[in-house]
Amino acid sequence: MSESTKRPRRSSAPSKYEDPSDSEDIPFAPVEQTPKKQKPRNPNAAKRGRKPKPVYLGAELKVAVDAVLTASRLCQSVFKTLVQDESLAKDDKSPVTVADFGAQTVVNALLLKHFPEDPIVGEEDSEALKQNPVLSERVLNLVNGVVESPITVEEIYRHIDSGNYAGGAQGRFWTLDPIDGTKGFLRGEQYAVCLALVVDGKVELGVIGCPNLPVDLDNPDGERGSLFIATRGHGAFQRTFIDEKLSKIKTAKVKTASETIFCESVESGHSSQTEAAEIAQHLKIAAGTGKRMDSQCKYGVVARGDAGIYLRIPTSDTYEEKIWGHAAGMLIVEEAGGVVTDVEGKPLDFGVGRTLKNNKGVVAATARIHAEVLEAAKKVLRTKPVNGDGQVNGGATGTAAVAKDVLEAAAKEVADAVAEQQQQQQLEVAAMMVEAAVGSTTEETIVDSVMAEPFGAENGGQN
Ligand SMILES: Nc1ncnc2c1ncn2[C@@H]1O[C@H](COP(=O)(O)O)[C@@H](OP(=O)(O)O)[C@H]1O
Ligand SMILES: [Mg+2]
Repeated sequence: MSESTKRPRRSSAPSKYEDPSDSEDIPFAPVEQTPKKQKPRNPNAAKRGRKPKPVYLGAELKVAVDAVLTASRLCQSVFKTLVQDESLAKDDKSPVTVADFGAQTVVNALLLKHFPEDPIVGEEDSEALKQNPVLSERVLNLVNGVVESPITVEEIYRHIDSGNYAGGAQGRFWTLDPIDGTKGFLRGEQYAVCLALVVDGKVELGVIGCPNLPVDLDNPDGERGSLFIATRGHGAFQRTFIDEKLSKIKTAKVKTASETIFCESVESGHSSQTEAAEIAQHLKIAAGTGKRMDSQCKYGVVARGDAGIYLRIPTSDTYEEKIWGHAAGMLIVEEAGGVVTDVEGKPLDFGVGRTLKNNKGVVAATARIHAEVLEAAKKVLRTKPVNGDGQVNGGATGTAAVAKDVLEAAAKEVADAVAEQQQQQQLEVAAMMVEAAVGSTTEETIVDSVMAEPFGAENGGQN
């Protein structure tokens, strides 16, 4: 890529693994830009045998892209055959599926192979999986379907648990969300495989694979599978899952927030939709134009200008965002010309451990309108001071707003649980009927046959 002089150069901590010969085959250059006038090349330069400049973090980039694409494809294949009971509930009640475990295994295995000294801060651990031999076997088959040489179930646990690094401000480490937006994945909607490299507390490289995100949002029925890539100081790019050609991306060209739309979480328990609507109203953004979308796909759509703003408004004073949920996305938006802070205007701090404990929520926007958006967010949230019960925004309107979000989230959880229970009852009845008719059968056989088709396909489904 062109070595722009305006952008900051590489971080002070150089890559130990940078290998120009390795990285030369990465076509990391904007290929769809309008060609700029260039000085005629000195024909003698090639004769003098000048080597092309090495791509910044070229070796890391190559491995990261490969890892994210492999994991994304594994998730796609799981979705097509996911059967009931292939997800578990974590301690915080959030779901984790065989695809989360499989994706973390393949990414960590690739990172350990190429960069054995780099620690990893990954979302999942193997504790719950170890208690479930059936799911372990499924993850084993999935992983062995995509890796070069077969591995054992013990190695799977070891690879998953290599993501247990504590993070911090010194040295370099990777951070991985094997599936960001697991709820979106289960619904057949948006989710993302997100990988970033952090050096001395700063994000230097980010790659996000969004298997269900249309390459062009204006053509929602067109090709799906968008990959976003950025390295610090070298711009942000998009490519498809199939075509390696990179297109440089830029945030929306808008002068005021009223000219654009915002995006937010589908889950009202993850971000206050009520307060985001109030902020949008302050900004004179047309009501009802907000895009709800799971995962760091939101950073991708802001980076490529489909939306001008991403709002993540805390619903609780105690929740700490995870570094793997924002590192790659933040860099991609910044490199595309955006600004990312928390709701108080502080930069996101990736050097304090596994969580963003110094930050609250996220405000990401095109650079030109970020200050305006932040001002509106502060105005709305200032009227809702923090109270002592762990909930933010406990002012007169704030209590009602947050209570509404929390109630909505709780109602959704109950509806999901009821649907799951109904399905289980139907399966039991079906099993009894089949047993009566043909002698004997097992519930699993019914589950397998019922769930062989991708559920959620009516929602847009998977490629
Ligand atoms: N109370 C809460 N507030 C904010 N984020 C939350 C949350 N509970 C869970 N999350 C995070 O929200 C992520 C999904 O974000 P989004 O709503 O934008 O799709 C989850 O990632 P996982 O799906 O990796 O668990 C999880 O990390
Ligand atoms: Mg996740």
